[in-house]
Amino acid sequence: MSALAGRRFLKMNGLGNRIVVLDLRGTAITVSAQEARAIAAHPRSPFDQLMIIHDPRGPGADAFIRIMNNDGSDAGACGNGMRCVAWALCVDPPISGGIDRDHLRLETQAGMLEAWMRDQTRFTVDMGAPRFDWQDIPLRDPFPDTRYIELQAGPIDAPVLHSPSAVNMGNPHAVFFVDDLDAHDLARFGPLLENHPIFPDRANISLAQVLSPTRIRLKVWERGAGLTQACGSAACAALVAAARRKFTGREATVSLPGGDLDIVWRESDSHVLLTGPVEMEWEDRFPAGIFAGAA
Ligand SMILES: N[C@@H](CCC[C@H](N)C(=O)O)C(=O)O
Repeated sequence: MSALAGRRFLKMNGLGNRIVVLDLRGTAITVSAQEARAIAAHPRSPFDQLMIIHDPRGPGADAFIRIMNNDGSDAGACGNGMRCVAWALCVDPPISGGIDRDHLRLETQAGMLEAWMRDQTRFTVDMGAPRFDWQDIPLRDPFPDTRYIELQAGPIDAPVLHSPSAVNMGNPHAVFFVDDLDAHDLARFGPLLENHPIFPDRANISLAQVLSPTRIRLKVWERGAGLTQACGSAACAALVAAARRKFTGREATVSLPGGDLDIVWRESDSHVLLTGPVEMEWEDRFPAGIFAGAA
């Protein structure tokens, strides 16, 4: 039987980005890709990302957070999920242990992130500094200026959809700037671009429409999860890419189908700060039956 059977989890969302939070501190349990897919497929625990709280690995951290997509793959960053984890560690009594705090240091596969509670429904996450070198995104080919990359993808390589910016925000992103977000079928070409050979680690694919120097509309095809209502790291990548192309300044509201995120690309240390809501939906325990056949 899976060690996850009977374990408590929280079903939450960050702007409609479906998040399951699982606390595995004090255990040696490792969630397999098959178990993650089984959890995601069950109607009691549907998620875009599974955020797993583990014991910290280094000094000064409150916890190590493993991020899994619903296809079972791991990710280095998840802005919406980190706000949900921060809520759980600050507000949910079984997870917070009744400790009163409003600031956290959270390790991830991509490095240490900090998170702050604004009020009990709104959190800020310091997503760290974006990276732009083609090797860091990573890209297959050497592009000297990743504000503009070229990729060929057959019929989708239309004149209106070309030269995306590439950004690593702890995870790989390609941002296409378009005049009309609704004129493009992201569900059709998202999977092709996510798996394009130019992205050796695959990529999150965004369409961005700049409405003003302080407002961007965004739709995201997420690596490992498909079309979602919102993607926090993509909102950060879009603001950074827009600012690099001089479409916006270093602060903007990014409007996604699930709602708005406030993004600031701080001048002093180049860190990107993301602020937005969290919503607790329900708590439950994993039924043993869902793991039948999953190792
Ligand atoms: N929804 C997330 C991003 C989750 C990870 C992403 N799909 C990846 O594989 O890089 C967010 O809010 O940032």
